[in-house]
Amino acid sequence: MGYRFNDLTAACQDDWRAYIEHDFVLQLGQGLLADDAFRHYLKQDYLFLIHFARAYALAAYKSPTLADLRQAHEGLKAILDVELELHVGYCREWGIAEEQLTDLPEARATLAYTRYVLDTGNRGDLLDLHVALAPCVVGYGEIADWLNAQPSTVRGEGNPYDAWIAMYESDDFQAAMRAELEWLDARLADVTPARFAELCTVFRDATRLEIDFWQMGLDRTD
Ligand SMILES: Cc1ncc(C[n+]2csc(CCO)c2C)c(N)n1
Repeated sequence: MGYRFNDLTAACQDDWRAYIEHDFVLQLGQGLLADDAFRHYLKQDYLFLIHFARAYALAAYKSPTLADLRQAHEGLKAILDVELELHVGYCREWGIAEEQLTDLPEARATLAYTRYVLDTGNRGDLLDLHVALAPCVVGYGEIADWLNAQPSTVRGEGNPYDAWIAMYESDDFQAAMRAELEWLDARLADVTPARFAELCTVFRDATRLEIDFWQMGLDRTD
């Protein structure tokens, strides 16, 4: 007992590293990622964010306390008012119009990941749902840190993906990540070994689905 978030990543180190250090991420850091791979990723990520917003709405429904309810409400508002607005603007800069986004067919990797998160939240409790969301919320912050630690990463005007890295290293984003880590550490402190094993399965599954999401971008699969 007395688990922490780091115990989840430690329990699936290979999958976690494969996600953080994926070729999509490495090439993005080097500025060498094919731009149509990035566009494919950006378009599918629009759909991902919509379902992610639904997952926060589910978190509100699953909230046992007023504090949890407020936190879920803040998360939902942040996605609708900030993340999605930023994302649509970012897509526009990459030549993707908003109409193209609304008519988009959903790729299998997007379907699998987002519906897995929603199903986990439906079947389980608020902790299951947060653990299913954690590879997304915590992982992208760790990816920004990992990229900055790689000698091959190019920052500034020499890298067309610099703004993407900047978004996930920003103070606002890193603060949201720390808040999520604190919430998870507080909840994981009280779980039994059997419950921790269940949560590891959820965390590993969601991490593997993040890997598939990067791969979908690289392969432009639908
Ligand atoms: C496939 C995929 N996984 C993670 C993120 C990152 N992300 C999405 S919403 C959010 C913050 C929630 O408050 C973060 C970090 C993404 N964009 N796409």
